[in-house]
Amino acid sequence: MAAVKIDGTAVAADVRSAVAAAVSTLPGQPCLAVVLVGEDPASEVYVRNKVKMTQAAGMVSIHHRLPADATQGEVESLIERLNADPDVDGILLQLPLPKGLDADAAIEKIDPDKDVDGLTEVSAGRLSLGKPGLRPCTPVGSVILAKRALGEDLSGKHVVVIGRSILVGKPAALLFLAENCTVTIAHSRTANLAEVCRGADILVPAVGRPEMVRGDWVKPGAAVIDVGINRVPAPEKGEGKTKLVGDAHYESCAEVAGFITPVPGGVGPMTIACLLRNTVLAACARRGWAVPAGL
Ligand SMILES: Nc1nc(=O)c2c([nH]1)NC[C@@H]1CN(c3ccc(C(=O)N[C@@H](CCC(=O)O)C(=O)O)cc3)C=[N+]21
Repeated sequence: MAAVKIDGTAVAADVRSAVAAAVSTLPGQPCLAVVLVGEDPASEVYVRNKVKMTQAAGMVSIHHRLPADATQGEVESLIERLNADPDVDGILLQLPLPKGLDADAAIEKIDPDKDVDGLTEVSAGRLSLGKPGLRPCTPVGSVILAKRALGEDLSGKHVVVIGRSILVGKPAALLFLAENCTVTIAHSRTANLAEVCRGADILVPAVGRPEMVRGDWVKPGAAVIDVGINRVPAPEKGEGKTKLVGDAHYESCAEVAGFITPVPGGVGPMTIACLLRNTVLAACARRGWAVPAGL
């Protein structure tokens, strides 16, 4: 029995059209400010995509660039300017920052009500306390994909998140907990990792180790939501070529799982879709607009 593939590209497109439909009913246009420091080519592509998709959803996108040799003070004063700008609803500081800059300190300058990445201490505290706030995009995308696989009600499901990173593992665990799941956070020191994983109804590898999770770690019928995006050599495609793989070994996991997300085309595309959704949620909360149905 082969697993059903959960098509993250298609689900992300659904989320973006829901965002666009929601935006069209609002009394004004939400605005996302993207800050890119330096000239990392991967970041350039990523930021260009974000700007394009923000505009396609009917929102305003403003793009600020600072040179790679910008100082910490310059980055932080730009963020403060965007905090003070009443027209800006969301601020995204593209990571990583060039060497020498303190990303954590810069993130802390972002007004938590404009923190569409959900990365500030206040956002993390709100999530942890179960208070309203902006949630990190990749974990939200993972929950949405799990619901596409298993249905809206995830209560009582055993979720095993592999990885305890600030960006993904920890917030993903808290979001599944908020869905009334039973959550285990496994990590590099977990004893009997394969056995722990075999207990999962929803397995969420988020460690950045290419193809670490094998089919015999998966409970038959489980949903594998693969958060890892790893670029690895692909000599079969030619010398020097690379390809993207997840943290799960797709073929062997797909033989056992009930549902599985591919890489690429799984959780990755959901991240940007959820960023757009967060921009709308931030705009509604800041401006006192009702959140449109369907978000
Ligand atoms: N402040 C901030 N927030 C972020 O969310 C953030 C960031 N900085 N810096 C960079 C990372 C990376 N990231 C990705 C999002 C989508 C894909 C994605 O859609 N990937 C495609 C594959 C793309 C390809 O082919 O290279 C996929 O998985 O199908 C990948 C990576 C968000 N990041």
